[in-house]
Amino acid sequence: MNGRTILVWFRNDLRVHDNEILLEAVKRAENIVPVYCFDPRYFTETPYDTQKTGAFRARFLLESVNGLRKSLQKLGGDLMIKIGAPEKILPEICQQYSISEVYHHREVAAEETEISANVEAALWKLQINLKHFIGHTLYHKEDLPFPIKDIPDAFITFKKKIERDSDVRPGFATPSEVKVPKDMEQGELPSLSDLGLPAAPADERAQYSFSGGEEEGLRRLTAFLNAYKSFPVKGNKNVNTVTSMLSPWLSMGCLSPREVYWQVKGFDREHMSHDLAAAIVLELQWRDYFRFMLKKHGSNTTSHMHQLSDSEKGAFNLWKQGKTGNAIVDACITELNSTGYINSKCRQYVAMYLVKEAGVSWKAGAAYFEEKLIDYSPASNWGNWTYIAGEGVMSVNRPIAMKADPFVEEQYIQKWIQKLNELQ
Ligand SMILES: Cc1cc2nc3c(=O)[nH]c(=O)nc-3n(C[C@H](O)[C@H](O)[C@H](O)COP(=O)(O)OP(=O)(O)OC[C@H]3O[C@@H](n4cnc5c(N)ncnc54)[C@H](O)[C@@H]3O)c2cc1C
Repeated sequence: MNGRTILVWFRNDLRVHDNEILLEAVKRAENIVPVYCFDPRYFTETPYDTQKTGAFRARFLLESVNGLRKSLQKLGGDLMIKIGAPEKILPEICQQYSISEVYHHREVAAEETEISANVEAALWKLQINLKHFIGHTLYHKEDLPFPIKDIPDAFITFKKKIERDSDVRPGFATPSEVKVPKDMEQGELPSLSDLGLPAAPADERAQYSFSGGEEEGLRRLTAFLNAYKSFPVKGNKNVNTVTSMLSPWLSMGCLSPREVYWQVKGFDREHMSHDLAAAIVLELQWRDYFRFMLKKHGSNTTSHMHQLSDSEKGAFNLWKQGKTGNAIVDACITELNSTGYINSKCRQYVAMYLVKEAGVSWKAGAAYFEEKLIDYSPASNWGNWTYIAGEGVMSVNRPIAMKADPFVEEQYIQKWIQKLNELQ
């Protein structure tokens, strides 16, 4: 063998399936050093007095990193876990293990790209190359029928063109073996309190209990597909309300969008239908679209701080506590605060209320979602918020699914706030 050691820097790609950086490193090096860094900058406060990462997402992240470690251990390897800034830590590891190259997946949002630029500069001083791969989207950037700068701003045009002229690539194989240096330091998984966060207990009212990690994500995908075996989707108008609840695993990269795509396509082939795949693929295309739009237009619209006025601060505080007096908004926020998750319709309700009724900048709402949502991802969060606010280059004609069934809504309100109010 060539005696090379490659460092694989995991970020939001916490899986061994369909992971090009891992497979390529295993092919090209004798040993690899897989590393995950808990970067303290992600555990600080934002200018909107919110946390960058709240306890629910942090718990999901800890489970996902632990899951990755287990997946690598099953292949004979391991994961090195560190706490600190990657631009400081990665060069140290490179020197310690005589690393020849570092592989990572390119990110798109400002903070993430700034960190990788810093890592690249620090490695450059050691004459070590940071090799960039593309691996977060369903459609590979290079397969798009247009350069990023010419991507249509209207989603429908984007969708039509990619469906006509691009294909989704097959996923990458999982390596059969992962070899790490014999003396590789493991590092301990931190606890929530090490990250300065309180416990994140499960709420018995939650519609689903999310646990992080690749195995859990794949299990959820299988369970979702199995549920549709006994619920024929062909011609069923309820297919419009299909919701896989896969977003937390997709956001942290425990699941690859291609894996979801090929499994859903396979399901539809087997069950002679195309409806389930159409419903899920549409949403995965929205996910891609928001990411490509962020790449095209940069973070300018999203990154400028908005100074909240006193009245905005007051309204924002009531909204965050679920005390606006609007029952459905308060119920949704209570669910969000208690579980770290609300469905798409609830997100639309609370976002519309904050921006249109309470007159608060969408940026404060987006910052709160960043703290609370276990599936937070910058492009999807900011893309959806700017759409709702009707602001910025990413405002698009997405039909909002706001129609509610009054009975279902009443039950939901009962579940999340009525009982609480009665108790109080
Ligand atoms: C204000 C606001 C903020 C949001 N912030 C986020 C966020 O930070 N992270 C996030 O993943 N989603 C975000 N969404 C989008 C959406 O609400 C969630 O992706 C969705 O609720 C996930 O449910 P699901 O997994 O059942 O989706 P499904 O309907 O089963 O769709 C499959 C996958 O497609 C993606 N997807 C679905 N809807 C959207 C959408 N509107 N935009 C982008 N991707 C989508 C998700 O990865 C999802 O898991 C936000 C929506 C709103 C209105």
